[in-house]
Order: sequence, then structure tokens, then C-alpha cells
Amino acid sequence: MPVINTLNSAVLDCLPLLKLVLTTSAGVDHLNLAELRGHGIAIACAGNLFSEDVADMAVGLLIDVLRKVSERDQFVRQCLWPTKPNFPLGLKLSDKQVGIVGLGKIGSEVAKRLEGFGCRISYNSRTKKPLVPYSYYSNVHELAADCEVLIICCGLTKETHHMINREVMLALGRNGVIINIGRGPVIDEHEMIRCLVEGEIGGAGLDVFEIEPEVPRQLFTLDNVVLSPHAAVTTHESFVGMSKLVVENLEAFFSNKPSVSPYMG
Ligand SMILES: O=CC(=O)O
Repeated sequence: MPVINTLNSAVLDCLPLLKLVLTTSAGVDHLNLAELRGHGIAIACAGNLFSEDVADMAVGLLIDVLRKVSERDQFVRQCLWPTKPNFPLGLKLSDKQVGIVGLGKIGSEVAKRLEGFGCRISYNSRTKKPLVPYSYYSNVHELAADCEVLIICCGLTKETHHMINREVMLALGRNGVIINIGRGPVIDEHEMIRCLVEGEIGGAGLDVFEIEPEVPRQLFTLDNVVLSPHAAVTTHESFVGMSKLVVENLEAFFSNKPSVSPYMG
């Protein structure tokens, strides 16, 4: 798994006084956690600060793909409405069987929202959550086979890298939709593009990509794909919250108190 890890052991060896790494992201896949912990360095992150915004974005992308919002927008802007009134039909969101990959805070917020839309929810995660009412699948392939939509909410680790592979996408099927607001490399992007081009899956809403900010040009040509530049967290409110959280973490650190949002993974 390619990780741009600027805080490698050579750099950390030159920083013997470093005691805290404070990242403004919720994901920590850009950090070598074992290395930092080995050097006795604490890690603080955005914690759950962005979860609601990211969940909103997941639902927004899903509605966009199913109801062709961006595609219809282009249709109107390109003045095609008067000449071509029969725009292809969209798909209904209510009653969809939705599989959530990663039922942490973001996944749970997505589930909560989609329950409100009348969707049926199931999920895959490392372990079954004792208190949730949704069906649990220990195997993401089986989850995909039983769902019409897969929403990728998990973080990127060695275990989740390319977890959504060709077989999983084929199991999701020709009408299946993938939404990714987790991390690009959780999906085998090359295979996803092949599946989209060949009609082996129905569509995708993507906020994250394998090698950002490079987005494969083939995706630009596909009407059943909605693209966003890793922007799920970018609300005014989340940025104000993040500024506050950074200050709180620094104040805690310099007062010898525990981090306000320690990375617990
Ligand atoms: O992707 C955004 C984050 O991890 O905060």
C-alpha cells in the first residue's frame, strides 16, 4: 500500500523532543502509527468532528447518482432540454438495500440518514456491533451480493486496501452503485473503471481516489459517475470546529493533560 510518510524513522530520529503529532484529518492513513508509537509520540486527530458532514456527502452523492442530479444539470446547461425531452429515468432511493462498509461513526451517521429515507441497511466491519439493528456480514463479498448500493466508510489499512475488488463489484451487480467517502485505495480503481465502462456495475459517487488529486480521465466520460475533489469534510462549520479542536489539543498538551481527540485505533 503506497503511503506518503514524511514522518519516517529517519525524520523521527532527528526529532527526539517530538511528543505529539496533531493531524487535522479524521483518517490517519498518512501516518505510520507503529513508528510514532514506537517513538513514544502521541497522536491526536479530528476524531468524530467531520462525521456528520461526511455522512451528508455520502447521501448527497448517492441521491445524485440515483436521480442523475449532476447529469440533469449538464443536460439543462447544454440546452438539450428543448431538443431531447426524454431524459433517462433515475432510480428510487427509498427501499434500497444499502451495504455500509465500515460501521464506525461515519458509517453509523450514514445508516441513520438512510434509515430516514426508508432504506434497508446491512453492514460489514471487523466485528459485529452488539447494539445495532442492521444485518451484519463478516464478508464484504456476501454483503455486496445482497445489496443494491455499497457505501465505503472505512479507513485505509493494509487489510482494507483494494478490499473492494473486481469480485466484490461483480457481486454488487449491473444495477449496483458504489459510493466512496472513505479512502480511494479501498477500491481497486482500475477494476472499478473497467466495471463501470463495461456496465458491470451501475454507477459510482466518488469523493476519494487512489492517487489524489489525479483522477483517471476515463471517469470524466461516464454519465453514471459523480465526482467530488475529496471535499466531504469541507463545510464552514467543520473548519471552525477544527480550528477550535487544534487549539484545545495544544492547550491540553502544554498543560500536560490528555489529548481532547486522541487517535484510539
Ligand atoms: O478525508 C478527510 C479526513 O480524513 O479528515
